[in-house]
Amino acid sequence: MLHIVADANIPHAREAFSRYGTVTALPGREITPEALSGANVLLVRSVTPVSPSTLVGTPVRFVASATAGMDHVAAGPLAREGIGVAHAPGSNAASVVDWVVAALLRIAAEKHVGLEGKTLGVVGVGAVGGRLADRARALGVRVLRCDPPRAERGDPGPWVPLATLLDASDIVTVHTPLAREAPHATLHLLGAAKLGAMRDGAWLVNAARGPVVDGDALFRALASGRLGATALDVWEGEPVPNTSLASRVDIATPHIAGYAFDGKIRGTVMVEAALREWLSTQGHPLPEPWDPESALAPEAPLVVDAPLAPVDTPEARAAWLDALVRQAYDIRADDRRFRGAVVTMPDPDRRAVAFAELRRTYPVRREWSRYRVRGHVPEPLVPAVTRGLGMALDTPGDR
Ligand SMILES: NC(=O)c1ccc[n+]([C@@H]2O[C@H](COP(=O)([O-])OP(=O)(O)OC[C@H]3O[C@@H](n4cnc5c(N)ncnc54)[C@H](O)[C@@H]3O)[C@@H](O)[C@H]2O)c1
Ligand SMILES: O=C(O)[C@H](O)[C@H](O)COP(=O)(O)O
Repeated sequence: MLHIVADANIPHAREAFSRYGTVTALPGREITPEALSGANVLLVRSVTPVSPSTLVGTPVRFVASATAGMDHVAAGPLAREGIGVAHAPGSNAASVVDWVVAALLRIAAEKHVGLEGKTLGVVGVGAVGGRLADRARALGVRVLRCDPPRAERGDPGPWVPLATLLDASDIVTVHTPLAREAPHATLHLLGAAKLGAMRDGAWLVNAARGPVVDGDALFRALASGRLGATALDVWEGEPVPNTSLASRVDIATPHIAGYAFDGKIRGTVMVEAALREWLSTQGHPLPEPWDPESALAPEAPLVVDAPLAPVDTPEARAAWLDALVRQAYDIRADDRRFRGAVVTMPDPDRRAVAFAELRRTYPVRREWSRYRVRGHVPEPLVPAVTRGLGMALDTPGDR
């Protein structure tokens, strides 16, 4: 009989995994070596560091993280100890792209500017960055892509060096893993010099990992007024973000870019699939897999209404798209909750609790690809709505 310890923030973990053994759900930061004394399987999220030393003296033989990022799991050393390791690559990529597009449209609408014709520099072109590049092009944005590991592998370009991207981009967005070691270290990838190499007035987005951008250097760049706008979902020192930095950024959220419900459920499904694969190598009998459909079915059809507003200028079109997406996801509401509960909290311990609580109680948000747009979408905006936002249009018969 397996004993599975799972982060309580893995949705539907009990339903998905109790068919394989007993499940103990714990808050991620309470998964200590003592809590693992009887566990063979460990299912975590990003807040639980796992290495061979964490597992010394425990019977854990399989570790999976229901996340895209793996900087908290020492995958190589664990595998060398014969421990199965897995994660959920790409599970929440669509959710992060929705967050980035929501941030860009909100900033554009608040500044009364358009996005069309701007140059977006994407640093790290994997599951998130690749999708974002495609969707941004459909919004009329020019895209530059920087990904040295992919360029070195010979993946089809065009690729640009980071220096070129920083020099030529109106908006820079970071989607690399956090890697502390060469050959492609990303710790403080954007430090003072790189931030200084960005265009005056350029916008910066980080929904990857906090330490990929040097927070102190970013604070100084913002204080000097050099950058035009900043949107941050991730923070150095989580769960205790720097409040001085957070007060200066335009959009600030508590590491929830990947938290669309669909992406989190995909994480559960991918981890279950990995567990089944590992169990099959152990000759363990396999029950029927969990069916996520009933969890995923929305309570009511997911519909947004096409705004009745002019679309004759780039800024009007950005405002129109912003008014549309806010019906599905209001990024300002996440920003307000973060500022109200976390940024105003002077005591670091209570700030950490508030940060974790916002994440634990995150409201259900659905990926935009689940939405249908009701009403008339002006012809020039059809590619932006269908491919840029990923929403479906009403068929003419529905109108
Ligand atoms: N905020 C969130 O909720 C959230 C959600 C998902 C992922 N993430 C973070 O975003 C990261 C990216 O996610 P993903 O799913 O696209 O991962 P991915 O592995 O599919 O893509 C990462 C890409 O970055 C590239 N890369 C690595 N080092 C680089 C460097 N030095 N310069 C430029 N490119 C480099 C890789 O070659 C790869 O193509 C994850 O590792 C995770 O840390 C955050
Ligand atoms: O790497 C990821 O997948 C994301 O950063 C993920 O959304 C983090 O969420 P957490 O594991 O902290 O709940």
